[in-house]
Amino acid sequence: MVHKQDGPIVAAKGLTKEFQIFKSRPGLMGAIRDLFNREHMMVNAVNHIDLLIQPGEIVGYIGSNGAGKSTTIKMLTGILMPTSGNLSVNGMVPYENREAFVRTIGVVFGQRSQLWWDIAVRESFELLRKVYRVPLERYQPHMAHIIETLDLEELLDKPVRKLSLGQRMRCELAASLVHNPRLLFLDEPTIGLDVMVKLRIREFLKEMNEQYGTTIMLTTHDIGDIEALCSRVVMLDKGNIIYDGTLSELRAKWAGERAVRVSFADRVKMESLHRIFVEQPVVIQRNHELEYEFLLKDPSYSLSNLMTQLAAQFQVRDLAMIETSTEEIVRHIYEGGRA
Ligand SMILES: Nc1ncnc2c1ncn2[C@@H]1O[C@H](COP(=O)(O)OP(=O)(O)OP(=O)(O)O)[C@@H](O)[C@H]1O
Repeated sequence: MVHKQDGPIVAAKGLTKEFQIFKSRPGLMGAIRDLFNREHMMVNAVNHIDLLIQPGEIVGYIGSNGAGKSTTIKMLTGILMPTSGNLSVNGMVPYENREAFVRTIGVVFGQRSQLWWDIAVRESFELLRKVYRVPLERYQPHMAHIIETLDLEELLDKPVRKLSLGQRMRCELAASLVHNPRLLFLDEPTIGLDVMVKLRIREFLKEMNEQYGTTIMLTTHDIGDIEALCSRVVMLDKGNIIYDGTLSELRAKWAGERAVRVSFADRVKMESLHRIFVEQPVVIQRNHELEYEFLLKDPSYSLSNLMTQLAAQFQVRDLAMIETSTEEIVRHIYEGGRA
């Protein structure tokens, strides 16, 4: 069954979550004073974010530790109530109409399990079928397909506690799809898994998306997940969205800064290079006295400008453009808090 919905799957406007954090005063006296009157401060874990997700999108929700990703997902899944802002998910307010709402979403939180530890995987699926009130005639072909694609047949009669992490994650994914939800939230779905299981899970998610039109929002620290799956990346920093667009646009923006590695025939001092480039948009880094890296920060300053200036004073032996990996780009952005 292909999911159909007009209008956005997720519509958040000015979505905000504030937490009150209690401060501890130092020393014994401080602890005693805290008993009677604790000082507190407010933290904006998610700060007025606007987010529209359309049916069928696969969105990577990324950001460094503490950026506010889990808090957003908790609001979108109805676990947390926003402090302010408007929120509609699958046409409902997530924290209001819980029972009807959870039937339209699937959730996989890396650390938390929705399977019953001591019973066989098959029984867990069956229990979930009952919880979600999925008719048998719809459940059977749907689950058979999922079991085959995720290669779960051999695991079905084992209790969950006997499964390896990779096996359990595959079962968690299957469990989140028992009711074939139109929206799937995944929090770090491939963390700690070996390469083969990662690839299988990515393939599976793509297939669900293509076959049923399942909309997927995933948080991940694994850029491989984003490269393989996400048509769109939303990046969060200190509760604010700092980038919303495609991964290739992000790469292109960053590629505006080009880096080149230059080897010289003779020793070159950093001061001499600084003197040449004192007025140019070039950042210089020394690898050793025969090799330097130059980061060209302004597109109007070309590589041939750089070479002309260098060759006028030094004998250049070799030069190579430095490729920037997506991972490096994202790390830079995390560190700098900008995109
Ligand atoms: N229940 C809470 N009470 C107080 N502060 C909280 C609570 N939950 C989260 N925070 C704070 O809100 C901010 C955002 O946390 P959140 O867990 O959403 O980040 P995250 O992006 O999911 O991080 P990670 O990648 O580490 O999971 C952090 O500063 C965190 O300390």
